[in-house]
Amino acid sequence: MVYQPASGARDLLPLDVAQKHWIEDRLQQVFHGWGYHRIITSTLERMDTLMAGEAIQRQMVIQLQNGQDEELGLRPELTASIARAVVTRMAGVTYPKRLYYNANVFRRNWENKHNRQQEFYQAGVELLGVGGLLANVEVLLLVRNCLAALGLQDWHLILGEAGITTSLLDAFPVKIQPQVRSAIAHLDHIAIDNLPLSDELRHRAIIMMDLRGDSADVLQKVSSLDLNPQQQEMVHNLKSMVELLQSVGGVSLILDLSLIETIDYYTGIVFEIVTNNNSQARVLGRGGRYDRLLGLYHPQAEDIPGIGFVLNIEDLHQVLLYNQQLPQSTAASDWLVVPQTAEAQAAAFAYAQKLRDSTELVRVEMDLGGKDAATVKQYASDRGIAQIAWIKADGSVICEPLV
Ligand SMILES: N[C@@H](Cc1c[nH]c[nH+]1)C(=O)O
Repeated sequence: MVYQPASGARDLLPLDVAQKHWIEDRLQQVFHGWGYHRIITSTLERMDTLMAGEAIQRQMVIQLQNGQDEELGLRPELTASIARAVVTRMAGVTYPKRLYYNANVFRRNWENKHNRQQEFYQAGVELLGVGGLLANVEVLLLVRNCLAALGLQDWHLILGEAGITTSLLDAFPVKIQPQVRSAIAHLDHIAIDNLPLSDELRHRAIIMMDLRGDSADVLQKVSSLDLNPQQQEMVHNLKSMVELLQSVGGVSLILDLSLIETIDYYTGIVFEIVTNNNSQARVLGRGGRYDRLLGLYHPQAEDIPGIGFVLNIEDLHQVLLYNQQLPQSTAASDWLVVPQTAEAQAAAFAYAQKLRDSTELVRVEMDLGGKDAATVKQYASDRGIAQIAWIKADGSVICEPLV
């Protein structure tokens, strides 16, 4: 028998956990500061919930057998579960609803890369029940605050608009739309050259790949395409949002109307939070607007708008490790309580408890016997313990500070 974690699974040891908490606590304070409340949904969901129509590919989900005929899976993300919970479990909610989460997700390693991670931690928010400019800007400013709370400066936002991108793709023949979409998403010029397209459509595809960069330039380029009134309105709304965001400041923006996310429930803005860590671009999180997702779960199929984002805790962890910001050790105990004889044991437990009952957190360890006084002291100083309380047989206490 080999006692190893399953392939792609990971154990977090106490120092990893302390560092993860450092990140999560800071994010949680920001979420609270903006009036968001935590929601916890089930790790296990029915497959049809997880797949959110066709938005999430089946191959992304780790599926489970449960004896009954229900198809179940481990959540690969939380937005779909939250959409389900809100419309089915929170009857009569008043909107806007501001929710956050901090949870593990699982993604199947379908490319079969050896030992590729399959369990991840995410912290994120969903702002439900409001569409429009202010909600979008709130969520993007919340991203900015989260990164500031973690002390991260070197990051930028790649901002797309799924509504505009999808609508521009509508000009292409339905049969080859998926290939055009994928070629644009991967900036694959060769694929575009090889698709059966008219010169005009080929030109359009090439312009679409080029809709990335400084926001004013991109907005100008997209406006030069032959847009219908609805597209013009979407471009106008995007421009207003970019302007508001820029006048508030603090978010460095790259507009990218070729940005297409793998998860396909987005209907409005989409974005990725990217950092240049060690000259390597790393996506720290992503999100966007999904105005037709809640309707999938709603008993009367009522559409309720939503927008949110997620931050990948592992990626934040890696970047912060590099910046030397995280705690470098687990917390040492404040006290070691040592019964000096068998008769002193009850008094030692009582004294340790008295120390712990303080209003502030006091970390108190019991010495569990079997060591002489010199070894006890060595142990305490090796672990950075501040004080030893020696308990005598008559219950009296001698305190010895070590530092
Ligand atoms: N759930 C998405 C991120 C997101 C949150 N809200 C909107 N989008 C993901 O895991 O990629």
